Amino acid sequence: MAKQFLCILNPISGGDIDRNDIKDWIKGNLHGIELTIWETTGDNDCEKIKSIVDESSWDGILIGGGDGTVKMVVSAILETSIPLGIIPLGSANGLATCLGIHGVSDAIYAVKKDKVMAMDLLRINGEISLHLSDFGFNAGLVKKFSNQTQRGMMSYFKSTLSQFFEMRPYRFEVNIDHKKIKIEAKMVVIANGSYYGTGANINPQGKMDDGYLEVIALNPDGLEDLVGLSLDLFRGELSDSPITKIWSGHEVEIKNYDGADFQIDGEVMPETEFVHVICEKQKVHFFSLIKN
Ligand SMILES: Nc1ncnc2c1ncn2[C@@H]1O[C@H](COP(=O)(O)OP(=O)(O)OP(=O)(O)O)[C@@H](O)[C@H]1O
Repeated sequence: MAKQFLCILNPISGGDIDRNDIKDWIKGNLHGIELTIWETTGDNDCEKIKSIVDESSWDGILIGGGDGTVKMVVSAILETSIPLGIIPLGSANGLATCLGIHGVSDAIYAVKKDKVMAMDLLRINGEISLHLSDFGFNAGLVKKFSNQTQRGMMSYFKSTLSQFFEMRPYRFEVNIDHKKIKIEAKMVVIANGSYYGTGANINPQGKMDDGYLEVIALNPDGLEDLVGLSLDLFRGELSDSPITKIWSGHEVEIKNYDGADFQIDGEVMPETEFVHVICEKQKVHFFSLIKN
C-alpha cells in the first residue's frame, strides 16, 4: 500500500519561486508515496494543521517553505513522531542547511533514503528554537534586513555593511549547567544546529541529537580577527581561541546587560534582557542527509 504523505506548502515564502513546477516534480519523483498538498493561508495555520494531522494517519509530512513555516509545523505536530521533510523554499533555509538539504532534489533524496534523525529541540523562554539563535551582531543584521522594503542580495549586502560599522561588544552573564561566566562579546550564539543559511559553520562540534546545546561567544577585534574568523566559519574550523569561546551543556541562562538585539531561528525578538534555555533531547523527527 502506498505511504500517505501530507505536503504543507507556503505559497509566498522565498519570493518568486514557481511552485507549480515544484509540485509536479515532487509528485513525479516520490514513487510509492501518495501526496496530499495543503497550502498555508497565513491565518491560524497551526490550528488548521493540527486538525488535518489528527484526521488521518500520516507516514510523513513534507514542508515547503522557510524556517518560519518549518517551526509552525513543528509546533503543530510536537506530540506525534511523524517524520518531517524540509523542501527549502524560504529566503534563508537555516534548518534545511543544518540537515544537509540544499535544494528540492536533496529533499526528495532524503525522503527516498528514509534516514530519519530524532532531533533535539531548544526551549528559549518557552519558545521553540530548532537551529540557531543569537544576541548581538547577527541578530542586529537580521533586524536590519527584515526592516528593509527590498529583498535580495543587494539589500542583504547593504544591511551587512552598515551592521559592520556599528559592531560593538556587549556584556553578558552566561550561566551554563550552573557555572557562571561574565563575558564581553560582539555576538553570543545559542546553538542546536551548526549552519546558518549562508553556509557559515558556527558550531562544527555540535550534534543535533545528543541532548546538548552549545553557547558560542565571538569577540573579534579589528580587520585581521574578522578575516580569520570568516575563514574559520566557512571552512568549518571554529574552535576555542582568544576571540572565540565555546561551551556545551543541557541548560543555560544568559543575562543581556546592554540590550543586544536577539533573534530565534531568523525571527527578531522583542527586547530580551534574560533567557532561560533548555535542551529537550530527540523531540522532533526529520529526514536528514547529515552523517552522525
Ligand atoms: N498564504 C499566505 N499568505 C500570506 N502569508 C503567508 C501565507 N502562508 C504563510 N504565510 C506567512 O509566511 C511566513 C513564514 O514564511 P517563512 O519564514 O517560511 O519564509 P521566509 O520568510 O521566506 O523564509 P526564511 O524564514 O527562511 O527567511 C509567516 O509569517 C506566515 O504567516
